[in-house]
Amino acid sequence: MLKNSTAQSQSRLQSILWQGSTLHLLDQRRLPLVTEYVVCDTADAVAEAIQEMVVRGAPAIGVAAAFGLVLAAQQGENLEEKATLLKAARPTAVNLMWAVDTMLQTPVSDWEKKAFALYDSDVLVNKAIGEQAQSLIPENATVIHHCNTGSLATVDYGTALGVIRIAHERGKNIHAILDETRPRLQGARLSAYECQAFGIPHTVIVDGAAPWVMRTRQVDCCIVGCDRVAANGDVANKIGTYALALAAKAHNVPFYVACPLSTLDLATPNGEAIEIEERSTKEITHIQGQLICPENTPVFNPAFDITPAALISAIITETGIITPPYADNLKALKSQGL
Ligand SMILES: CSC[C@H]1O[C@H](OP(=O)(O)O)[C@H](O)[C@@H]1O
Repeated sequence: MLKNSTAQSQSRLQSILWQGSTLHLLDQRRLPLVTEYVVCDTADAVAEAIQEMVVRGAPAIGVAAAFGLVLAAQQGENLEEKATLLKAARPTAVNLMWAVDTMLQTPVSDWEKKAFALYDSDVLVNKAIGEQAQSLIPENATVIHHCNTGSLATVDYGTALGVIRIAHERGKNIHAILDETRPRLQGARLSAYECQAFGIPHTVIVDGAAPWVMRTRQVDCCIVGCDRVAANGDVANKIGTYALALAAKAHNVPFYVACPLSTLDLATPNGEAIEIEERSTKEITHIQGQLICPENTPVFNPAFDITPAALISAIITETGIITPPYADNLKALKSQGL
């Protein structure tokens, strides 16, 4: 189902490549040391690639799933069944469900065009998020970032890392402090890879160092991505985000969340109602296949956590900056049809 390919994209950071009857996904499990694409030729293969984190990042998995449905339609498969399979690949990022539902609301004959529309709009949305955020990023800013939210987590540009990239492109002399983000190390492996590619000054730290950095150095803000925003402003994001937000609060450092409107899930009342994905114990007990714990060590591996709205200074979307009280302001957004 999943075949490897060394197909080169126009940009070495292109996470998703549609080839008409196959979907090529940059294997993010192997970056930065190996650049290799996994070729998916069925919806099942795309679902497997999402679950295995070949492709990851809320917007990226949504777009990948959309093309997975195109494969299902091309092959005359049961579309409802494959939509359910794709949605179930990972439970926390609402963009996955949103993208699949958007496809299901589109005539099947237009599915390939719709998948491309989602692909293209993601880039425009991310650039708009980056623009909206610039008023919050000062010159010579030092910013702490968690996980990976850049071109690899989206179709291109990214959300929180896109804000940092645009600040850099604007000559703001921004410095990104990148949480390595155990256990999958998206920060150390992927965000560092992106910052090097774009020439963004950066420093990788272990997750536990972020509070000490805020205590001992000038940190202008923290900016993170997001997998789901509940109606009251609670945010699901990569595990470790809650701890970072607590430390930011303790040190009076602004804590920003960057996400597209498609990540706002007003049908979910609060963070407690968001399903938190739990992943395999091997992600913690092994590093690159090497056992690092005693055999049979008990492990708890939530892939996300919930940051309460009270710890969030602002939520930056492509249409503007949302500030507290989030419940009222998110409801107002919805009433505007956004
Ligand atoms: C731009 S959303 C990226 C979002 O997704 C990451 O999770 P994962 O690497 O498990 O897909 C993380 O929560 C990021 O903030």
